[in-house]
Amino acid sequence: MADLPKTMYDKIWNDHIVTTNENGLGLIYVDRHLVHEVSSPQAFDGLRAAGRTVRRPDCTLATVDHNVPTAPRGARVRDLRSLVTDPESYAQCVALETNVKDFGISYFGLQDKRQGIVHVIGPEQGFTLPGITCVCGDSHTSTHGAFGALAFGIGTSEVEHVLATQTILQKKSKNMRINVDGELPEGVHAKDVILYIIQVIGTSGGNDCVIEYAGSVIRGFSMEARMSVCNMSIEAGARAGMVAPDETTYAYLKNRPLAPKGDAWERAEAYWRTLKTDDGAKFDVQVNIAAADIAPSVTWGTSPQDVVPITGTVPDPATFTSPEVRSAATRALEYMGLVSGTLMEEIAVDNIFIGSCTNGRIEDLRSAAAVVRAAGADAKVASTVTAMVVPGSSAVKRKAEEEGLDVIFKRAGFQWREAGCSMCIGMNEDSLEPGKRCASTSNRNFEGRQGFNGRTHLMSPAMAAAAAMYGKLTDVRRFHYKETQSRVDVDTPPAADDPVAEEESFIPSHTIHPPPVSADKTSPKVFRVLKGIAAPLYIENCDTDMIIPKQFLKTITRTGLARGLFYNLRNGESRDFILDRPPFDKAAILVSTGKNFGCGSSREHAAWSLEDFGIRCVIAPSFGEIFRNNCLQNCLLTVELNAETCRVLAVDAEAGIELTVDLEKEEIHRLGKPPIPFTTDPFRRGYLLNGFDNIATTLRDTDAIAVYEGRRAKQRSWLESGRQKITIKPSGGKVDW
Ligand SMILES: CC(C)[C@H](C(=O)O)[C@@H](O)C(=O)O
Ligand code: SF4
Repeated sequence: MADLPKTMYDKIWNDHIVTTNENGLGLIYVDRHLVHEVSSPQAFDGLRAAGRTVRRPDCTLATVDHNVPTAPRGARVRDLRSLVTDPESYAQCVALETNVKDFGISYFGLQDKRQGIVHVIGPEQGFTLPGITCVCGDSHTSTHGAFGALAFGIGTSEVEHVLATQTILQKKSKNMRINVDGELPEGVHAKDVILYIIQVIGTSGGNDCVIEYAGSVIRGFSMEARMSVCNMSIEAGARAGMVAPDETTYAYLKNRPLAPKGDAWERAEAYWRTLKTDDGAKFDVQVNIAAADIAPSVTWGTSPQDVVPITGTVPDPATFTSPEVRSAATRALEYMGLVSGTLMEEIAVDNIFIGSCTNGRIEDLRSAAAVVRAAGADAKVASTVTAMVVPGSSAVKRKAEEEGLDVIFKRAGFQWREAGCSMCIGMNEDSLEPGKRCASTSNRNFEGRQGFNGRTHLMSPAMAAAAAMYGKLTDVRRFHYKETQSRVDVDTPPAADDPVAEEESFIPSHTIHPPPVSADKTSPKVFRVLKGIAAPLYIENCDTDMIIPKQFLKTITRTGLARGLFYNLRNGESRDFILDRPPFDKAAILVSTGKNFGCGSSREHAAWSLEDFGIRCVIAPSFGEIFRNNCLQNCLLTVELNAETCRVLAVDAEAGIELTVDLEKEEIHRLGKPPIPFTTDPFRRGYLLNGFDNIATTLRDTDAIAVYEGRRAKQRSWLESGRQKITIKPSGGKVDW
């Protein structure tokens, strides 16, 4: 039978299948694995405990980004201790330095001129390529899909699985295409496009889908703009986002340090040109967006879908149809300290943050600088704001300084910082003070995201620069600015010397080996029948920052995280959070009436904190996909029921009625009431009922993995870097920022 037309996602998926298990899940080979300090300590520790090694160090690249301070570093840094003063951040950074040394992983550390946010350095160095599968213990791995790659975030247990086997077990997602066509109006940038898309389809609109972005607008975008769009696919609930590779992609990648060279490039490009979706290929979902409908936008609430044009006003919750959305909007306005009907341009801001893996690249800084320049050579940021520009990588910082962008920012009163995640997550010294309002180019505006009780408005770099000059949310069209389109020739990467040649780095002043994994991690747990108190939760889109905020992610173990569970809600003014009230302080089950439970980041800490509290089952209308996988990895059962049934169960729970969740019969029992049936996909059900070490199970397929690697080495040899890892030289060498 003639081959059916395929989507780009179908093609990359098919090219990476090692085996398919009895439940139809694919064991997918991982071409590129990016690692950072937050989601990896426990994974490496798990390898150590099991006496395992990293299967493909040459396909693995680590950097440090979440914990690093971004204050100007000026004089040389002798060692981590002199730079990272927070003890937990220091321990996490040292754990990574120890792990890359022990397991032979290439590493862009703080002394390396290529250090930066993991999703900025991968593309910048040519580590990210079209046609690859790319994973990282980070939800914004979707960024790399901009190159026509299948790139997605995973949890720490899956990081361990990939390190040990170079594969990951995946259920194939549906195909979704979003076409954006027409001419973008003045002042509209890639960030406005993705915010508009999220507003249209909602934060769960992409659930169970991989999105291909297409249409004339996407085709006309630079690689940086495509990365901004793909980056926030996770905020639309999608598994991944992709843009078909084209001349723009090839021009961006050519001569990047880790990109293939010479005839390897020729062969690679020939393959890449076959990836685009076939005419007639079937998409399960199609969305058509008219560019003319998009305006320079900002968010007003605490979800990335809460978007309005800058010319709009703060919405009235009463105008929303669904009761859940009405209550979420009311909660959001209260948190944000906003009044319905207020003009967005009347809202004063305290902080400006330009940076993050969404908008911290050279093109983003050029865009912001163009607005600042248009304000006039003597113009200064408003006296009421603190404004910071944080390059996404050290290479971006150097490129911006070569172009004099730092001079424009500093002259106007912006702080010019070093590379890191910075105030996007506030897991370092750059966090937003309680009650302060920030115009931010990052990707999440969840409650407490940038700092406890901080208030975040998402927007493009140009809009953030405009807000800086006026001291309030501002329509960037008030500035007549001309952006210099990012030209590939000026955006060349750092010196094209072999990036994995012996690189100055430094050995931590002392090596911290995380405490050995507690024994129970090695003996897999099972889930069969659970009887216990259920706690009701009435929160829409309960995100992972709400489940466990950033300060608890600094741990290098998996235990003791109940103290961080719903921390902000349990330490706010109200202090009567459901889990602090008997009998719910002994809850074993959580019943959420809100959909998309666990949306947001890939922090497995969310599952660890629930488990540490004693919760072994969460019932909700729907779940964030990475969160659902993280629960499975920790033997927590997630049960999806329709919203009405969840509401009924919440009322029962409110009355303190115990529930019995029987996975064997797939029924929920309540005293004196008919059982409620549920379904769990057969793989998850088997996994939970029998409990098995998924790495040990996969390692039974080692032969199949080796056969796949042999085929891959022949068919896509450009992916075989063939390099062993760098040898990290003792510290004390020349430091080149
Ligand atoms: C720390 C990491 C697990 C997390 C993520 O997965 O996204 C972080 O990058 C974030 O943005 O919240
Ligand atoms: S979203 Fe923020 S915290 Fe997460 S990787 Fe990107 S810059 Fe870092």
